[in-house]
Amino acid sequence: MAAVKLIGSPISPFVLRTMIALSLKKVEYELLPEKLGEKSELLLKSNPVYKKIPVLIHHDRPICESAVIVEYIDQVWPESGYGAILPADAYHRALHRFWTFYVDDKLFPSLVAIGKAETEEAKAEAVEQFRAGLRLLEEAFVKLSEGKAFFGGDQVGFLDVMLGCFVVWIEAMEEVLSLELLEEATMPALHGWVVSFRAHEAVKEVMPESGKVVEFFKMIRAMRMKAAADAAN
Ligand SMILES: N[C@@H](CCC(=O)N[C@@H](CS)C(=O)NCC(=O)O)C(=O)O
Repeated sequence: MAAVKLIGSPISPFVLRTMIALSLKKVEYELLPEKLGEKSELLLKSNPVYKKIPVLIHHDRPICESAVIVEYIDQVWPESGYGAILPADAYHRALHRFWTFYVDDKLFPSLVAIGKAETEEAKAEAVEQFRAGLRLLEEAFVKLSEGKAFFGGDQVGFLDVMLGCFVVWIEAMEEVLSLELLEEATMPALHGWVVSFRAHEAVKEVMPESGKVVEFFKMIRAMRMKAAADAAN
């Protein structure tokens, strides 16, 4: 029996966060996949409050919420040869946590809004809101990275993991909807960050294939459109 288990699928950006952290720390684990639209008994028992993935199970004890799980992994496996994912300095830790809160509270919902927009006008508005949200992270990146490759400086840090999990989804939406969300002209630093993040060995190991995310995004869009059409009839 593996001491570490992870309930979830890498296609979920929140699950991907925890997989990147486990990969950075070289922790072996067993992935317990959840099927789309279904919730296993184990998930319901392990995360009875939110009933969401990811859930990390360590020595039969569940830990829920991706940000909490990444911090847990960082603290439980400090001697992995990688070093700390969270910054050593309390102020920088606070900034990484602040921007993580921002990503979950503002940026992610605005990304979802693009996919859900029903008219061209609503889509254009959602796209502009998302780009404005990213521009704030462009500024944050310039300050936090201090000219280095990552939010964490020389190495992938907490905020890199928390934002980086959305990169493949942003790219998939750009492809399917034929638009540029992370504009190179207005966000050159974030553009460079994406290249460094994607090239990192621990990230490459767990990042889902772009084609799979594109297909998944097309599928959920088709399901949403069918549900809307059925409701209108
Ligand atoms: N705040 C949670 C969000 C997790 C989340 O939304 N997970 C989605 C998959 S991407 C889920 O389980 N959705 C199923 C549902 O909402 O019932 C975290 O950071 O772990």
